[in-house]
Amino acid sequence: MPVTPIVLHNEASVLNKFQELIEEIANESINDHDHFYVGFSGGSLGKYLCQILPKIKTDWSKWTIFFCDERYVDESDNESTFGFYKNNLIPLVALTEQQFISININDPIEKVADDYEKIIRQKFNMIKDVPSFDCLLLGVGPDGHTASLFPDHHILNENERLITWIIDSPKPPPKRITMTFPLINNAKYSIFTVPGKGKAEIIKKIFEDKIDFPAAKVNSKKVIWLLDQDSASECSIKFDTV
Ligand SMILES: O=C(O)[C@H](O)[C@@H](O)[C@H](O)[C@H](O)COP(=O)(O)O
Repeated sequence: MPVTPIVLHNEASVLNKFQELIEEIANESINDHDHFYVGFSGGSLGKYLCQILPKIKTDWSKWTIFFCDERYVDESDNESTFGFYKNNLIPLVALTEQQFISININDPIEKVADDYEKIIRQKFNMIKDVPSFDCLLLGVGPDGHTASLFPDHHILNENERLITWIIDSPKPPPKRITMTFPLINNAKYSIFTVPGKGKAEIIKKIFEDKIDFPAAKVNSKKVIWLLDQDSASECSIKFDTV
């Protein structure tokens, strides 16, 4: 079950806290091992990161950005998560395209997933053990999915592969690759950034009804949920607002 969420007043204060946490974790990682290996998700997280990353102070050259999940579409497609960050974030911060580990959709999706896992293992220099990402940035869908780990999907039980694929995503587009729980749950930090009324129902189901959605199964070494009063509004449990 997830930890106690941090509830802030509104989206602006959620994003301020998110900015603080990313700056702190990134610089802690860089000071400790001279790089910051982070996983980005798609969806509204992209909008949040474009707002806050230009404000943080860090050595961008030490960042490598992987995808917690990525849609199996060309980067020119509006649905491409890498395409979104390439067009909207790179112009705002000193990151290069090469610092993003993107996918090659000229290959079959199975090979894309295998190759992505190989690249992760190479970057971490870990052929056998499960790499530990410095930080994964996650969202939660209204159905309780995170990354491309959807409820009742067989890949939730994947315990060997670090990266797998689906061809029947309930959230379009249907074909995606995704990190699996063995990889997600070995990360040092996972941060869910979930402001807004639109997520109040799923937040209640996760934190009050304690329904074991995929997002609730994220059990990285430290899991942080950033909510605001709107997204926490359906919960009768009154969390301390900071
Ligand atoms: O590529 C994706 O679709 C995302 O990785 C996905 O897991 C997202 O994080 C959730 O669907 C929440 O998205 P919203 O915050 O936009 O609802």
